[in-house]
Amino acid sequence: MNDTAASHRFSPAGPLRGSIAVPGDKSISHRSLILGAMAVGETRVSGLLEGEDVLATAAAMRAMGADVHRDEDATWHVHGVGVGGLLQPEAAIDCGNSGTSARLLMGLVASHGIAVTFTGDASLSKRPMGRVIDPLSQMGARFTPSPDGTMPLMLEGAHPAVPIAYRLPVASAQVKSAVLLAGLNTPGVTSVIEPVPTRDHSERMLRGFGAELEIGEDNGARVIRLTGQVDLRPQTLTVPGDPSSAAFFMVAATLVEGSDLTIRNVGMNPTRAGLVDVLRQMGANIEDIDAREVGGEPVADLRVRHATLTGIEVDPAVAPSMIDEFPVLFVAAALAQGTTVTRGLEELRVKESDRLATMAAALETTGARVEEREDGLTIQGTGGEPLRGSANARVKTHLDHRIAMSMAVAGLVSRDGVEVDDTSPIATSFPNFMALLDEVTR
Ligand SMILES: O=C(O)C1=C[C@@H](OP(=O)(O)O)[C@@H](O)[C@H](O)C1
Ligand SMILES: C=C(OP(=O)(O)O)C(=O)O
Repeated sequence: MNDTAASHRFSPAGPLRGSIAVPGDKSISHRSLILGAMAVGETRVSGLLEGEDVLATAAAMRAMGADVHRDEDATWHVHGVGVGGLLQPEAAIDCGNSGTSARLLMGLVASHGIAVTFTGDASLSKRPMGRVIDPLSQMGARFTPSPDGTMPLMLEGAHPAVPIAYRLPVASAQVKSAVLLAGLNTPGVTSVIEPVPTRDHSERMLRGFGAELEIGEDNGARVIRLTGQVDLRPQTLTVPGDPSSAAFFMVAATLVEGSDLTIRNVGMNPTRAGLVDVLRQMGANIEDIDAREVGGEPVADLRVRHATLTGIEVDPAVAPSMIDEFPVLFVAAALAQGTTVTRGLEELRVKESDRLATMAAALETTGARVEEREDGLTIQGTGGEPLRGSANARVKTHLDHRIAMSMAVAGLVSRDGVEVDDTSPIATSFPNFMALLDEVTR
């Protein structure tokens, strides 16, 4: 561990009580800035997630010509350049830790006549970019990646780009969105065929901004067709709370005895809400209150009370709808009665860290019984007994915010606490996580 890393011991703590709101949805925040930058006129965004990942996207949009600023009321204002209007940035675009920034922005640049170098931190520089390089090269963009098809890479956009019909080889909303964003400035119809549905924020928001987008079905696959070179209209947006951030509090309140916590304004888009279903199947007590729609997305307040969980076999089909929630689900499984089996999770190996290997190692430091397989983990739960690891073991987070927050939750339900080597990545997606955790356990 380096000396600047912020290590922290998460100690066992009392019930979680009260009512909280989590920050804005990360996926929707990135897209608000990107689509705002593609519209001519002023887009206003309230509830934007002010985490490092989204701020990297904001800086990128500024570097390519949009005016992006925040006012004192935390409303963000984006004055866009219009479809086709991106300017040549003067320096490399640094995406930090954010896969979403990197892949979506590559899509956007791919159909503009500019050349952009994309860089990122040590974690992002290991993640596969071939998945966007393939379709965007078919559209005419030229890539010079690092030797393993990774970042840093240079991208020369194609102008005009060539429309394609692309069948997604991996269930990835980032790849789908990269192709659709490239399609915005491509003449004709760009299609994405999605055999396994993934989060649909790009489709919902593109429509909201006035893009010509049709969604159909072909042999059980979703087909999204976007007509390019149509002007986008600026919008006034409200970003709902991030279900992926609410997840840590849902699991913590479920596991800690005596908890009764309300999490307000949580995005409940069915392509994101898989964790709520899986926790309910395990016996969790999660009540939706006041289900409503905010900014074209379903939202609810969730009241979560302590419950005893039972291990289950998690249906691999739900994976895309809770892809970022598996690390914290593994913590829930470690406290459940009996065995939880997860499968079909190969994608977790190419996130900010290899989340199967990192979580297996992290949970083992807490004494949990975990078997790592190629496509998932099998976990024998304690039946509610606190985790009892070696008191001075330290969890390695490998620059992965979700590992740090999941193991913070594990600390609450451990005998001696859990020492996390580096909490600084939490700021990428949930800057006030530690403050909220203190507030609800006080
Ligand atoms: O499109 C998005 O906003 C995201 C898609 C998912 O990635 P993949 O597309 O790689 O599955 C998810 O893990 C990431 O946190 C955000
Ligand atoms: C995988 C994630 O994000 P990204 O791909 O944007 O780095 C995440 O937030 O869990």
